[in-house]
Amino acid sequence: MPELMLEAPLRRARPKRPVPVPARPVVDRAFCAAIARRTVRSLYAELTLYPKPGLVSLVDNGSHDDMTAATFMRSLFALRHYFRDITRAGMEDAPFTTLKRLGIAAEARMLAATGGINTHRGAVFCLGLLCAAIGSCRARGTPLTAASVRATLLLRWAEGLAAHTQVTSGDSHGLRAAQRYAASGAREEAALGLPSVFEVALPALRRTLAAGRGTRRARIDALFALMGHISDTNLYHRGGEEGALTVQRHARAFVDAGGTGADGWEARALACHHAFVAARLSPGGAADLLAAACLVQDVCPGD
Ligand SMILES: CC(C)(COP(=O)(O)OP(=O)(O)OC[C@H]1O[C@@H](n2cnc3c(N)ncnc32)[C@H](O[C@H]2O[C@H](COP(=O)(O)OP(=O)(O)OP(=O)(O)O)[C@@H](O)[C@H]2O)[C@@H]1O)[C@@H](O)C(=O)NCCC(=O)NCCS
Ligand SMILES: Nc1ncnc2[nH]cnc12
Repeated sequence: MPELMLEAPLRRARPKRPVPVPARPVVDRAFCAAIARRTVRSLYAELTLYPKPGLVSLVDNGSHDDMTAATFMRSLFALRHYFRDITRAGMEDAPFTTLKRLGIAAEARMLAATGGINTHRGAVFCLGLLCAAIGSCRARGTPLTAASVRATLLLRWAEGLAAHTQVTSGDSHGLRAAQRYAASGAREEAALGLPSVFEVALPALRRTLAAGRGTRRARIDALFALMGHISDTNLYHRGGEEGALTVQRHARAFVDAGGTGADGWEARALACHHAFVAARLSPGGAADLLAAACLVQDVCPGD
């Protein structure tokens, strides 16, 4: 795919007389489409990464018996317009209620495409928010850096995101994990401006890239850093507190041993995969946040 000039200035016809300031920011459709492509590409990068403990990849279905890589591909295809539309909503300075409405409609399309299987609910939420923040930066002429994307997310939608953490009605796995184990999950992660993406996964990704170990190992290191750090409600749902602690212990041991910089890393990652599959554990929240970090790295590679 040819690289898009993300920083290319907007082209405007030279006005013959003073033009009134537009009431709404100018929407750059090509930019929205490019961000949507990059978002889908980040999710595809997560899907194809291997070994990825307990998770679905092109090699096997990990801890899942109800979904395969093909289920994820159908989901990705169904979500491509959503990422374009939510980038555009961010450019148009839309309120949180609009982002939420787009997210709920996208979830419905995902479920229709997968026959009711939740492949990307966390991704619809987290990567959707990132797309909106990227769109908002672009509309305001703010340079696209990881820091500016995070700051925009917090400045623009903090109130709505905070209110979203107060929702207690409903019967999602995440809400049940929050009530039973005080697990924080996707809502709190977003309300804090995705700290696991910007402070954990992205630095891990960049450290491995800077050490010259390449993209695949960088993504593996970022995934293990996330698994060792986050409160993943999918793990609480499947394995209770013991399951969540097991994943953290394995992930931290991998990181402490030097991650992909240490000899034998691949065998250790594979052993971890087999242990999670045996226990039916699947760190789906970490997988979504890895894709989010890949998106930020792709859109803001230089800061
Ligand atoms: C805010 C919502 C995302 C709802 O969140 P809630 O916490 O109420 O619950 P869930 O329905 O459980 O969905 C949360 C998904 O978020 C992922 N996740 C988990 N922990 C974290 C974390 N710490 N940080 C970030 N993200 C996290 C996780 O997604 C992955 O796991 C999925 C599989 O989950 P699940 O269905 O529970 O499990 P299975 O093992 O498949 O179950 P069974 O086989 O037993 O049936 C996988 O798909 C990954 O995506 C959680 O699933 C949200 O729903 C919401 O408000 N949506 C509407 C608004 C919106 O999207 N707006 C967009 C912009 S504002
Ligand atoms: N590759 C994957 N396997 C299982 N659950 C996931 N959620 C997001 N990506 C996933």
